Amino acid sequence: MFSLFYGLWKYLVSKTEFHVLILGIDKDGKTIIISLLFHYCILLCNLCIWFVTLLEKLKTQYSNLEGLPPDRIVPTVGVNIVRIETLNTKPFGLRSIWEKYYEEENVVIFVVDASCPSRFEDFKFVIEKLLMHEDLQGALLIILANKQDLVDAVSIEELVQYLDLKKLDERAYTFEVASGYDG
Ligand SMILES: Nc1nc2c(ncn2[C@@H]2O[C@H](COP(=O)(O)OP(=O)(O)OP(=O)(O)O)[C@@H](O)[C@H]2O)c(=O)[nH]1
Ligand SMILES: [Mg+2]
Repeated sequence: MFSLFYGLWKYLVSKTEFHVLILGIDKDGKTIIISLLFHYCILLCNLCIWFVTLLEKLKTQYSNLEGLPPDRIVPTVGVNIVRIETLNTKPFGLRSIWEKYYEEENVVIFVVDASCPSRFEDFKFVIEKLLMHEDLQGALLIILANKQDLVDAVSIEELVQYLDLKKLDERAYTFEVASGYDG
């Protein structure tokens, strides 16, 4: 009987944390993608959370009361909590601080500005280094070819050719297209 209640209690208080790290070189559209993901996560998480979030937003927008920030809206039981952390790493040299965040990641989303082939070499250099990192061996990798709304944006097939990432063969990965502008 004790183990039954203990199991139930554990189920009720358990949290599922899912770590997603979003990386890229500068001006790829990471911040816009994060805000989109945040929007969708909140919507998908749970209708109740969505409703509370909306109320908090309305509270902030239409009254003098400050609404709870979305990461402070805690569900009672059985839902995942979305916590978005952003890290601004402008100069090239600061990319080494990414490593601090590698350990816990389940998914790494690497955002690339698909409209700017002149920067693909830079991107390739960074992603190859990333792929070799031992802490990321188990993580699912998503390469997000962003800015598809621009006429210069290359397709996934072209990006794959440009990058020629041999190391990807042994990895769980997917290429996806995106546009931070049209969502
Ligand atoms: N056309 C277009 N522009 C985009 C898209 N995503 C981002 N941008 C623009 O690209 C610029 C950089 O976007 P951010 O989201 O700030 O990029 P970032 O990767 O966070 O940039 P840093 O923080 O400087 O590394 C901004 O001017 C955005 O408006 C997109 O999908 N399409
Ligand atoms: Mg940014």
